[in-house]
Formats: sequence, C-alpha cells, structure tokens
Amino acid sequence: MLLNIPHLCNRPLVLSANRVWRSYLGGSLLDAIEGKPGGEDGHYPEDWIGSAVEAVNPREHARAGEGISSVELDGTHHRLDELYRAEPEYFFGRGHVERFGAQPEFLVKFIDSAERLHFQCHPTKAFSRERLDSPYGKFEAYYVLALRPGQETGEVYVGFQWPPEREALKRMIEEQDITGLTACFDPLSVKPGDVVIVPGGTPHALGAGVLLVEILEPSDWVVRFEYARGGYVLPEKDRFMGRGLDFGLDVFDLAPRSLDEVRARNVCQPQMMAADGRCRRERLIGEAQTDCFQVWKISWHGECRREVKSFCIAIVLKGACRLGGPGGWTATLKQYDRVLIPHGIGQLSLQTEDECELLECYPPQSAPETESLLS
Ligand SMILES: O=P(O)(O)OC[C@H]1O[C@](O)(CO)[C@@H](O)[C@@H]1O
Repeated sequence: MLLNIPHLCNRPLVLSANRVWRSYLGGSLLDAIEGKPGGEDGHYPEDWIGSAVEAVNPREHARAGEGISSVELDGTHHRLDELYRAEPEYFFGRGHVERFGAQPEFLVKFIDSAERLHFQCHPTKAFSRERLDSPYGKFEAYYVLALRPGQETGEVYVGFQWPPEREALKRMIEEQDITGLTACFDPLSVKPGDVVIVPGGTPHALGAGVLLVEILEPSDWVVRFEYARGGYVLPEKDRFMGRGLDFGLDVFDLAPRSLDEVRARNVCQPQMMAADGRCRRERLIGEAQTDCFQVWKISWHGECRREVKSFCIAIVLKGACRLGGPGGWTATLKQYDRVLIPHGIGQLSLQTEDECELLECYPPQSAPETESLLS
C-alpha cells in the first residue's frame, strides 16, 4: 500500500510496547509500566523501542518479525522498518540516508532483569565485517533507570578482572563451570542515573533487578558462554552465533580490566553542554565513547521550543510533559513514555509544570548539540 507518510504522520510518534522473547527472566516492571495489573516475570524481559531490527531467538521461540516495532496510522498498524524504507528522508534526513541507509543505525531497548543475564560477549564492528559478513557489531550502553524495590544497588559485570588463558576459558565453558566463570569478574555496582558502555569484545552480564535503557548497535549478535538461564538451556546453535566455541572465543578481549580501569573507561561522566535557568542539556555518550550513536539528557521546566535537526528516540525519565508538534498536534507524556521524533517535522514544543527529564538517543554524526532551543 502506498502511504503518504509525512502527510499522515507529520508529528512525533508515541510508541507502544514491543516486548521481545529472551531466554532470561524479567519483565514484571515493564508490565507495570504498561499498566498491566499483577505483572509477572517471564520470558519477555525486554521492550524494543522504535526498532527496525529483528530478534534472533532459538527456533522453538522464533516469531517472524519479532523485535520490529509497529505504529498505528489512520487506524492501521504498520511495521516501522517499512515506514522507514518508504520515507527515509522524512525520518532521517538526506545526509543520514546517504551514509547509513533507511534505518536509525542504532537500537534502543528497555531491559528489566529479574535475574542475572547469561555471561556473554558481543563482536566488534571490525569482527562482524571480517568474520560475520555484517556491517554491525554490538557496542552497547546502559542508562540505569531503577532497581527492583528493596534493592540498594545493582550490578553489572564488565570485562574480566581475572581473565583466564584462552584454553582455560574454553575448558570452563565446555564444562559450564559457572563458579569459575563468575570468579573471572568483580561486579561493578550501579545505581539509577549511571551510564555504562560495553564495547564489542567485552565479556559481560547485567545483574539481577536492574531496569535500564540500553542503546546499542542495530544487531542481535551475541556469544553466550553460559548456556542456561531462566530454566531454559540454549540450543547449541544459539550459543556462538551459529558457529562453534572456537569461533566464539575469537570474539573475546581477554585483557585484564581492573575495576578502577572499568570505572575510568566504561562508566561515563555526563558533560554539561548548555544550561540556563530553565533548561540543561547534558551529553552522556558522544564521539569520545563511540561512533555508533549519541545519548543526551535534557531537563527543563516551563516551556521550550526546539528546532528538530535529527531523528531521535526520546524517553521520559522524570516528570510529565505536553509535547506539541506541527498542525496543533499535542500529546501528554508521562514517566517512561517513549517517542520517535522524525527528522522532518520542523519544530517541537515541550511544556511542563514541574521539572521534566528526557533521555534522547541520536544516530552517529547527527548534530543534536547545535539543535536550537528556543525559549
Ligand atoms: O543472552 P541473553 O541473556 O538472552 O541476553 C541477551 C541480551 O543481553 C544484551 O546483550 C544486554 O547485555 C541485550 O541486548 C540482549 O537482548
């Protein structure tokens, strides 16, 4: 069907939930965010936001198109990847389309872990290009939103603090010596507001009881070197990206990383880029950390108007606001609502009574820092 998308949706797109099957358990907080009463942890611990990426799951749990977001336009649901392809310049702008094609070049997820995830490791972009015939690795970043009630800190395992030799690691994986594998790490404590990056090659796992926004390269590549989670044992094919253990071991960066080094290299300090009495813009992740995407936080009270210069996925971190787009369109957003802002919509207005905070995720090489804030 031919759609005139700018005509139909010349406005921000408020995104609904897009839950995805994973083998680890979680998701009760995501149920609560969706307003579902009596939410339970299960195998839907993630919500993929504005996604044009298909999830890669074991065959018995695979569903065609899982992972791809959809939006309702004119009473009909449309796959977002199809809308992106139908009007790439409207969504992303010509420069982006020429460089990256008709997709955002990054993926955003909510992750709500009831248990520690599998110990895992992702390929770098270079590894994927050389060995997986894919343009994307899986550089990922976390913005911690909250911990489970009663939990004072969360944990993230980032890099081996006590790396084994390759052969010893191979043995531990073959024998599924989880005590030995766990002892390779000293977990890093995290709290709400923390920002952590996990480059490709880094062995890692998110700990239990953490609700976060994950921003990552648009792929689902993963080497899982722990096979069982959530009462489910991953089939062999789903452990090492459809290849064997030796191939999987090539993905690892086995350099020792002390926790101090992890705090210096992987925990990001926000950089204040602009501030006046009513509005603050902080860059959380920029080119110094990765060429895969950018992440900003904007906080304001009262009203501000903005000239949109780039595609963006925004999530309300705190407070509530009224978002205004072209032609008098408005929507009220509350905490954890997520919205896709197409490049081509022109101006936006944001109005709040109290302070409101947005997490904003941008493609690489876009220039949100020059985006004008018109007070
Ligand atoms: O292997 P698991 O435990 O299913 O974890 C996969 C998940 O882990 C992450 O890579 C986060 O580390 C998510 O992007 C991904 O969906």
